[in-house]
Amino acid sequence: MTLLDHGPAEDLLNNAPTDHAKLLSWVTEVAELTTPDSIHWVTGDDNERTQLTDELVNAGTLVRLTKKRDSFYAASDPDDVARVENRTYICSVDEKDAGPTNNWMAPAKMKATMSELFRGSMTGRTMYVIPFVMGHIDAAQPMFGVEITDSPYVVLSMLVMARSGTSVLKAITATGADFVECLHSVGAPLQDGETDVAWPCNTTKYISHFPEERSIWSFGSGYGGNALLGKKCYSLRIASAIARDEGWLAEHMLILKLTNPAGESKFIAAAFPSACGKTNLAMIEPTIPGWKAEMLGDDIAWMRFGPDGQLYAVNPEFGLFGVAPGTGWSTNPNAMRAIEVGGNVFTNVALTDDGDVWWEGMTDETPSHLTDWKGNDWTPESETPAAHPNSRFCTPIENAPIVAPEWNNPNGVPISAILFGGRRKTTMPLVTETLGWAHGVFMGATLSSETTAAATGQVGVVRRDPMAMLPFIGYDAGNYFQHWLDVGQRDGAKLPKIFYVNWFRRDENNKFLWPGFGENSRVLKWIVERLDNATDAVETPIGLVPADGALDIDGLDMSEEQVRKAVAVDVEEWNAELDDIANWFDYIGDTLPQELWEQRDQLRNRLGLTG
Ligand SMILES: Nc1nc2c(ncn2[C@@H]2O[C@H](COP(=O)(O)OP(=O)(O)OP(=O)(O)O)[C@@H](O)[C@H]2O)c(=O)[nH]1
Ligand SMILES: O=C([O-])CC(=O)C(=O)O
Ligand SMILES: [Mn+2]
Repeated sequence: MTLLDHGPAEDLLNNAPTDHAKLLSWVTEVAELTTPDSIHWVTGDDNERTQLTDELVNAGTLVRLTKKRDSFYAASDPDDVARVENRTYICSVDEKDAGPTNNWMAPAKMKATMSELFRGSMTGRTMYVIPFVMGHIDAAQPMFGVEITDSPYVVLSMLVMARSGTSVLKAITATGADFVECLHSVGAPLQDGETDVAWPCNTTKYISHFPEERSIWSFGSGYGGNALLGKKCYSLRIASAIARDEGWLAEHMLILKLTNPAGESKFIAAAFPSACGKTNLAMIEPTIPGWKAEMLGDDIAWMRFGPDGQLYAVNPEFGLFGVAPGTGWSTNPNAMRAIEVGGNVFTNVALTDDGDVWWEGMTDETPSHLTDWKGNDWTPESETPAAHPNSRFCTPIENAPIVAPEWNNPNGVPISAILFGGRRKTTMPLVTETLGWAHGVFMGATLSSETTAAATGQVGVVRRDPMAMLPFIGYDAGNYFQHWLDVGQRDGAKLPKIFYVNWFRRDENNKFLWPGFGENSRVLKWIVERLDNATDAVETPIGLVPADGALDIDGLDMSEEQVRKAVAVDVEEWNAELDDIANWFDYIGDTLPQELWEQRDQLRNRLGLTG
């Protein structure tokens, strides 16, 4: 029996809310392969939300919270809690184009393998069709996508994270626009009479990208970046390949607006690896008097050159998908205010007895009883955390009280400074100003960080994470570095200054050398003052760091001596770092731009080292 003989096809052909030929034929083809019971075109309206959430509550996937307006709690399968980097593939036609940092399989082979997985995978389920746009619908070049999924949890989350629904479908239909095909299934068909589980998923997982045809196939996971395909898959992996072809940058960066006491504003973008402080910095509440910070984005920035030669950044997303643990009234009060507004989906946090959520670091006081993310009773004596370390809050960006008025500007905002940073106990100073674009690209290309719970695998191991994009570069890493260098060579470019920061350096007692969070505003102040040469810096072999007294520590319980420790450059540590950088460059191989090897040589000379 083909789909044309039963319900969904009739629905599809008779009631489809579009006559977009490519969309209709793709939806038909997927429905025939995956055999869903019905097809639902996602509208994004209130009735639909009520229906979806009621259904998910009945199925046991969601718990409705009594303490937060229109908000829900979900607990995933304990084996489906983070991005699966070892199951993530860039299926370029030529293996070389995926480069050494990506898993690769030939597109035809991957499609053959995954087609067998998708065959019948939506049996017993509804197939949802979600039209969405990353970035503004009125952008000069709107970046459309359509996600097909059998997960209503994904639908609910996509409606928060991306501009989605009827208005987008109308725009795609009216203009006949092309779109990125995003195919997703949790891979858990329901046979006749079989009851569903709360979090359907499959032990076999594939997150596959086809950069030449600009499509995404994801199977087996319902979680975050594996399943909300507009986010990392489209806006970073596929978009980075588009950006290379078109001369712009698709980056893993927050965007924030900083205004000084004189009322002058600057826009800053910053790339830190997953769970290394983007959301926190994007939502910063400055501790220094007279300074104001506002957020435009917390995870992804698309930067294109404007007619004036400046790089303009937009946040392609519509919501925040933030790490819950460590987010509290003392560390990130703006995030706490945002979730109080409502419309949230929380995943893998803990549940309080009165129908609210809790996680480690939210409050100073720990509740005496909770239900942990695995559904077990939890008390402060319990040996495991109440919330999974990669538990998340998913919240509309407009909930944030500090969202900048420009955040929704289709043309974006001009970026004056780019920050790279990672989580390093040693070696990397609190802040360094790089010596120019090529040196900044070198510092970005050699960015290093200790691994976190945001991806499955070992936590706390130092790895190179270039531009915080290691798991997200959709093509060969050496070519990606060359693209960054080329951006710097563009005629008439007025480039942002590049800085490197590290909030995570520790002293000999393993204590953080810098208080972090709101106090990072002091570092931001030094950075924007450097843009106007309004504060002092001293040269070190690795770049410029704050001169004595230049970093504003007024009111901080910290001595100049401690600041010197936080910004110190230790030649021994850098000697080891240089070896590691050489290994990293060798690993990238032939496509590593010669200019970056030269940057390494120059650094070695400045350090007075040989070899
Ligand atoms: N010590 C210290 N910890 C920080 C600082 N900023 C953030 N963190 C911690 O780092 C963790 C992750 O922070 P986030 O801001 O959520 O990281 P992110 O980069 O947005 O992570 P993804 O959403 O996974 O990309 C949280 O546990 C924070 O508490 C800081 O300035 N100092
Ligand atoms: O993609 C995800 O699952 C969550 C996220 O933002 C990250 O890991 O960087
Ligand atoms: Mn984040």
